[in-house]
Amino acid sequence: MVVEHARKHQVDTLTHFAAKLSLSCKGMDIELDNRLAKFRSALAKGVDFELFAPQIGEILTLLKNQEAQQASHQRELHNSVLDAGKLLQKTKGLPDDARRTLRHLLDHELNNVQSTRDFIPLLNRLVTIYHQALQVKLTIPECQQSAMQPSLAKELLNLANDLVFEDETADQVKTIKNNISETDSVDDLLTSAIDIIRIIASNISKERQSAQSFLVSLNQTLEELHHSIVSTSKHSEAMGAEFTALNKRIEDKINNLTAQTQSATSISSLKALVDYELQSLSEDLIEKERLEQQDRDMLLNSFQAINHRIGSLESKLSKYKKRLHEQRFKCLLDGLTKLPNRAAFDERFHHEFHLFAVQESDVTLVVIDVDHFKSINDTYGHSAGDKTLQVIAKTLQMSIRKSDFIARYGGEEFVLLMPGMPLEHANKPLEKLRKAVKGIPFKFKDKQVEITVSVGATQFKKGDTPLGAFDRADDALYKAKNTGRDRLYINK
Ligand SMILES: Nc1nc2c(ncn2[C@@H]2O[C@H](COP(=O)(O)OP(=O)(O)OP(=O)(O)O)[C@@H](O)[C@H]2O)c(=O)[nH]1
Repeated sequence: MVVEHARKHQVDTLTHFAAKLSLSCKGMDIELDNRLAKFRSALAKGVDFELFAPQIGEILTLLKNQEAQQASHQRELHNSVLDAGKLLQKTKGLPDDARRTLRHLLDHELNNVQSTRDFIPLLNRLVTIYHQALQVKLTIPECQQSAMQPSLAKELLNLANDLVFEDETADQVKTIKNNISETDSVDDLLTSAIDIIRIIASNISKERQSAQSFLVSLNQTLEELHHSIVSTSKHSEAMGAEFTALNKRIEDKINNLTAQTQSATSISSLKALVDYELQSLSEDLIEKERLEQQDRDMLLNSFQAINHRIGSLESKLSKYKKRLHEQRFKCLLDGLTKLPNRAAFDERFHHEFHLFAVQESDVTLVVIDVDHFKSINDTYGHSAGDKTLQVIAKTLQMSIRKSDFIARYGGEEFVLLMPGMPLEHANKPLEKLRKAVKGIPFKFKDKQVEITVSVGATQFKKGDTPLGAFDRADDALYKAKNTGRDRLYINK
């Protein structure tokens, strides 16, 4: 009984073990899976060994085949890892470290692989190296792109800000500006640039058409004037001939009357003669009067027509002049903030510089830049960013003296010229200006937001070039930014 008991225990343990072992082959082959499942259920039921002995034979054959298949799979896997590695070795720009690891992996570690499982860490490293290679491949063109993107976007935005159009064109420019600030792809920037060029080109052509139409009407008026003068002078010539003939006729009649009167023999015949001749003379005089009136009317009409034409031409001309003036004015005005723009600043800057060269008076030059402006755009959107710039511009404008000149230099940067302001006195008004911006109660999405500016100042110095002076102010701004922002830095 004891032996029987021990044997049963061994059989049970082995049965359990066999069942568990059979599970480790699961998933290799469907046929094998089915057979092993039957085998396990027979074991569980305690079926007689004789009954499932043939099953074991078949399973063994299947397992043998499986072994051969596994070996061939492993060879295939080995070869494909080797091929993939070799291909990766050829990738240009692969980091040195990765290349070294890859060589070691292919030359040594791959040969030590004994089972499919051993491939897993190997494949893992291969994938990491592949990823590094891919990064390098992608970042070569893209790193140039991403490095270029912000400055390109800034340039384009500045350009778009300088475009001042009306109505639907203004809306188009607004959409383009939104696109520029919302994208981080160079392709999108290129599309926006092309859109801007298209808008400028179409406006140039519109402007040309309007100039052409003005020239056409000027030409027409001149032609009409010429025509009118020619026809008036022709008419006057014709009239002159008629007048001469009429005068001659009147003179002849008076001479005839004189002669006839002298040769008259009786009062009654004289009376009849005088009556007849006076009648005829009075008809001629009426005719003369009519001709003169006709002449006057003709001249009057002609002058009225010319006057009218010149009047309409004059009004067209003054409209055109106004538009040209506005265009020039607009060209010097920043569309968003309505402050003078960079072109206006350049003009004024050079003028002040010229005055300084002559008079050597004190001129303080200031550069003001909004702090972390990008994050305002990123957090609250481009429209909120635009509105912020408008409010800041207004505050800056209100914080300066009448004699100062402030302009939007581009993006979130403003420049201020303070003629007659020595640098040693500039501290107070500039601090006031900085605090005025800081004190603006901005509110975005119901959140109170404080926005600050960094300010760099310098003054014109003897021997300066305009660029030198500007660089000094820019350096001061750089220092204000690098020492914590929200501050004024004065560069003497
Ligand atoms: N909304 C709006 N954003 C603009 C305009 N012009 C330039 N910008 C944005 O202003 C941001 C300026 O960012 P950065 O030059 O990186 O400077 P910043 O974020 O202000 O940071 P610091 O100057 O270093 O404090 C960019 O995101 C531009 O896209 C504009 O007209 N409207």
